[in-house]
Amino acid sequence: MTAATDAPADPWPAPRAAHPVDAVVTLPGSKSLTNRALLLAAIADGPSVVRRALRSRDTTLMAAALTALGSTVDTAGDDWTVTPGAFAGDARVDCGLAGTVMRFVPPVAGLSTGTVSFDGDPHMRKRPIGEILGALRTLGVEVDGEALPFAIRGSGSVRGGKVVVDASASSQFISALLLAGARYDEGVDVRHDGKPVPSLPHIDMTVAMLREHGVQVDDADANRWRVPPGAVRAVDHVIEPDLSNAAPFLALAAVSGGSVTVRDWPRSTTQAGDALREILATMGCEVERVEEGLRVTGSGTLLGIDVDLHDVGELTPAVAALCALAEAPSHLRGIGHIRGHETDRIAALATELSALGAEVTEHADGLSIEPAPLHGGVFHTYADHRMAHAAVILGAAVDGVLVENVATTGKTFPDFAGTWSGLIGR
Ligand SMILES: O=C(O)C1=C[C@@H](OP(=O)(O)O)[C@@H](O)[C@H](O)C1
Ligand SMILES: C=C(OP(=O)(O)O)C(=O)O
Repeated sequence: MTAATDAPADPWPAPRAAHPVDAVVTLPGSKSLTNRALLLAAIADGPSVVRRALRSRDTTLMAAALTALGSTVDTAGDDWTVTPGAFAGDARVDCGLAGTVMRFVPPVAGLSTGTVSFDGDPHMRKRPIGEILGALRTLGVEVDGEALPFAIRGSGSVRGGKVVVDASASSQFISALLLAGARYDEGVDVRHDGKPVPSLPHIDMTVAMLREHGVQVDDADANRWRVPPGAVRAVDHVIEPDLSNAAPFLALAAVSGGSVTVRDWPRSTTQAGDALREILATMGCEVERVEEGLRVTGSGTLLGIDVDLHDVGELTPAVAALCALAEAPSHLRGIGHIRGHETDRIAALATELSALGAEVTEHADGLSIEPAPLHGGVFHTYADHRMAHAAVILGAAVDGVLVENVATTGKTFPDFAGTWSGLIGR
């Protein structure tokens, strides 16, 4: 296995699974759970511990942002201790390419007494944020700018109250306002007005975690969420494995005709990645809960799939790679919003899958993929961790796939390339 300190080659020859892969894997923690837990800990009424925190680019950026605001985040071990501190003084926040940092931190930065400046990677400046900045202005926060880079001029408190947002581009707009809302003088009353909100499981995750912190959330009406003002109780969290990052590993069982078990798959979860159970079963895999976790066994045949991924758009790159290897046509629908993810994922997948021989039709809000013989070549990843996941799945099944910038997987998975090679046994 590659040592964690060795940088993988670029482009990286994706290991080919010459035989069925039979493995049990332990995955790092969930990005979405870790970054919510860190943020809630930083605005809570006392210190708390985030156990089995994910250590990756997105989560260390969140820890750095909260530290810059005034919290103390001890990231030394696997369990991270967060001690809230007064949000005071000017600060700079690097969002990298982390949607959770760019969307979740500004609403709490409004509670600071300083000016908090935000910037990030070149592509981050293109990801949608205007709705949150507009909402914050409505709620009484002074904001400079309309997109990254922007600054929040905190006054030490936020009035809060009613606000209408169009969250059709990202569920994170809603989550962001809810996470901070209890700390606003009037709480928040957020209404969505627009095309359907994507990634609803992620809003459910936000609501569930807020309730664990003793925050009341009224989500009884569709497209409306109300959080009254109140304390955020300090609570320790144990972070579940990242089920979205399970996608390439479970896909490996499907493409190699082997069997892969992901350890500690939760019995119940708000993670969107749990939908992989149904998706992979529909594509012909055997999916079963076993004592160690979740086991997926490939049948040697991959069926095509017609599926709406609106709720679980982040699974698209891995699913699209499987579709390119399937024996019948597939249609992936309801995912126009993923054009605003780490890259325009619909365009990127259409380009890169086609470059390897796939028959792909790009739609405004989806992809159609027909069976076609694939060949090797360089798969560009556009600094998108999940494009790299798509590339390695293809590379497991097709000779000569080279993954450009596989290190981009570090956004949510430390040493992904080493773990992947170790599993295939190169
Ligand atoms: O709140 C979260 O943790 C996330 C919400 C989703 O974002 P979108 O609603 O923008 O798709 C998801 O795709 C992203 O990976 C993580
Ligand atoms: C969309 C994603 O990330 P982000 O949290 O940066 O929006 C993702 O991880 O697929």
